[in-house]
Amino acid sequence: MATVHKINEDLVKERQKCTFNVQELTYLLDGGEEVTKERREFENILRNVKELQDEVPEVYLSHKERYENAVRKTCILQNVRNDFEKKREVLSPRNIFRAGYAVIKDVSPFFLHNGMFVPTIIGQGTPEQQAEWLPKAKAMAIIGTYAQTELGHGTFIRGLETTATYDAKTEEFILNSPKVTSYKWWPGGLGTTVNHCITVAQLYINGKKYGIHPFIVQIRDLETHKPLPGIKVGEIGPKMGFATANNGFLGFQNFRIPRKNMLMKNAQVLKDGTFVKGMNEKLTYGTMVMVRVNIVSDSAFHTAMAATIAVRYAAVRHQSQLKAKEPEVQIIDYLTQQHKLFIAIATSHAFSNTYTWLYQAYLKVVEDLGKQKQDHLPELHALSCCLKATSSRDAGVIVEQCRLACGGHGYMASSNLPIIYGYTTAAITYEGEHTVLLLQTARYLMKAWMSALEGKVLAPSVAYLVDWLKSDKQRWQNTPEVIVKGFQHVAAGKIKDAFDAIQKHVKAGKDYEDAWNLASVQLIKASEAHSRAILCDGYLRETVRTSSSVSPSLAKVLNHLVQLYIVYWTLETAGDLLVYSNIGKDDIAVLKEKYEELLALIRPNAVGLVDAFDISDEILQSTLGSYDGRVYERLMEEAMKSPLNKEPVNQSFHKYLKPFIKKAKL
Ligand SMILES: CCCCCCCCCCCCCCCCC/C=C/C(=O)SCCNC(=O)CCNC(=O)[C@H](O)C(C)(C)COP(=O)(O)OP(=O)(O)OC[C@H]1O[C@@H](n2cnc3c(N)ncnc32)[C@H](O)[C@@H]1OP(=O)(O)O
Ligand SMILES: Cc1cc2nc3c(=O)[nH]c(=O)nc-3n(C[C@H](O)[C@H](O)[C@H](O)COP(=O)(O)OP(=O)(O)OC[C@H]3O[C@@H](n4cnc5c(N)ncnc54)[C@H](O)[C@@H]3O)c2cc1C
Repeated sequence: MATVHKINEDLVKERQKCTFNVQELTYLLDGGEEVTKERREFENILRNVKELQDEVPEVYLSHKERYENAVRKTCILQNVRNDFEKKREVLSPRNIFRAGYAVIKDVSPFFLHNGMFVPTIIGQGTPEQQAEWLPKAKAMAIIGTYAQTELGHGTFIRGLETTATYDAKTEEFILNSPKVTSYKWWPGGLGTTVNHCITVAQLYINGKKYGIHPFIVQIRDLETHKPLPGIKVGEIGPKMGFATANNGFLGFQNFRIPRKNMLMKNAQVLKDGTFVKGMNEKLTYGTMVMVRVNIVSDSAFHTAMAATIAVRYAAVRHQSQLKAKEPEVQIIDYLTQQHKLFIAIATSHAFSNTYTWLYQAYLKVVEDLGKQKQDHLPELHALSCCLKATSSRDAGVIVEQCRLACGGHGYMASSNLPIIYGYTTAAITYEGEHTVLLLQTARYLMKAWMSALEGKVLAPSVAYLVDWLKSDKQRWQNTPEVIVKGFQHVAAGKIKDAFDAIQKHVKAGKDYEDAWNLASVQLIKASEAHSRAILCDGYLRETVRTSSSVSPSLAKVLNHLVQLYIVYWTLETAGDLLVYSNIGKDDIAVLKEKYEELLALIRPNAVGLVDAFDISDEILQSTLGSYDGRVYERLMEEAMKSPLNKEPVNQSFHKYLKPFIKKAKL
């Protein structure tokens, strides 16, 4: 039987101070009591699977052993999930992703299967294609990934070099990788795990190029797992993080696949080689839109993990005296520490709230597309790009801030903060590089600005441009609603400046594309300001909406958090607000005080707030952040697992050190 340890006294006291019902907040964050119960039940089952407990911490395994262990455990996880779903309902995708962290310390080699392979079959396949591949993929009789990026191109996907040439005689596509730069590079699980992949390739029919399209390709034998003839596949080697994601490379040499393997929900190739254009060629990029939306949720979760670790640690850790002769204080009582940590909690809430409405907007566009309507697609694309970019970037900054807030111990692998950072920082690059996505949104914003100038009706997310043009800046008040308007004014002002800069360069004789490049620093700043306005506006709206349906004590805390988020960003971007809104220097002084008041109001609830994220110790994997707060004991226990502590004298002493010392003495 597992030993039950006493909970750290500081944490006990912190939990007693909490002014709201933690469970109520957990239900709210999960999306309902039922979802929480399902999640807890599943996590509890996993907790009791003996084979999932690591005898040796993963960090001490070799690259190969670590991967093999990850495959072993993911297979067990999948079996447990199948059994669970046979008896009960199908687990929600968010719950299954979350439980995955309890099993795989890093990133699962099957990550892309559920994250992109299955969704692409759903989003890009015809009903017949879905009927053929979905049941097998969902049951994991076939395992796949999403192979788009190549050595030569990741961002500019129109420049991909893998070719799929149609042969009408045999009704097949012939896949080729003509150059080293055309090799697929990066897809998760591709290295040695998957047997199928979605390959994005340039379509050629009778010598004519028809752009990039997705093809479902079997790359390994289902029995032997050997690469099929014409396939060159392998793993790309160690990275900054993603140690067990098994990212791979892939090349094709005259590799044939049947015509039906081109995913044809959008464009089609008929038997005779006739190409039928889809409603909109950008629908081929649909999986990326979906994943970008999901990354906002992932960013919320990683921020919550880091906040949980750092807040609990800050409650347990005592260091230095505030006043002479008094005991050393809990580091959470330093205002600078609260400044580092409470924004982490609020940011996670901001992203969760944003994900809630963004996901609904995504579902609405999918529904519309089913009816051949695509009016809201450009707005969704622009939103998903800037919100993915901002949420992943903020999450990276916050996780690092939480690590720093844990001092030296935050640098220990056993704190789990390094792995969480490796993950969040990767998300800034994958699924559309940060700057590139901000520029996609800027493209939309320039068009929106033009439409606003022409007096047209704008989509809801940019409607503030019309208001800004119509009215002069409204009188400043230090209320969340007016501050959000202030962020919209900053965005509108920066959008106008970027637009004017482009016009100026064009007037000076530059091509539009060169003018765009010359204005691109201003364009990304405009996009960032737009993101912040959207995040603050959405977070405030959602909080107001939910506040009426929760208990008054919880509503109060949610209100403190959203205010903290808005005031934090006001102070961070005070320079911009001074330039573009009616805020005055005196208002900034008032808001600085307000910020300090909010830190004080949140302080007694800090531990309760991170407890409400309800991230189990198995998922947190952190010596610093466990529920019981046994920080020092756990650090020591983990250190004792080091293989270097298994013998009193390491062999290197006899082999190298002893002769070296002897020589040095002479
Ligand atoms: C169901 C609930 C689930 C909950 C789960 C919760 C948590 C789970 C989290 C799970 C997360 C899973 C993560 C898994 C992924 C991890 C691994 C990573 C994988 C990858 O990285 S895959 C590869 C991704 N690659 C990219 O993102 C490439 C980036 N490049 C591009 O997207 C494009 O090339 C481009 C956008 C930069 C430019 O394209 P292009 O040159 O063709 O286009 P233009 O710039 O010329 O624009 C032309 C017009 O098209 C519009 N456009 C562009 N893209 C889209 C789009 N996607 N949709 C709609 N419209 C689009 C432009 O806006 C232009 O329009 P305009 O009107 O002409 O201005
Ligand atoms: C951990 C991880 C997992 C991944 N998993 C997958 C996967 O499963 N499947 C898959 O297909 N891919 C995957 N990728 C690849 C990923 O999608 C690409 O790396 C990403 O889209 C960026 O493309 P790139 O590497 O070509 O960067 P580049 O485009 O070469 O970027 C380099 C620099 O150039 C700048 N730049 C490029 N174009 C422009 C422009 N138009 N304007 C201004 N600046 C520009 C960028 O801002 C950046 O600073 C993964 C990547 C990582 C890191």
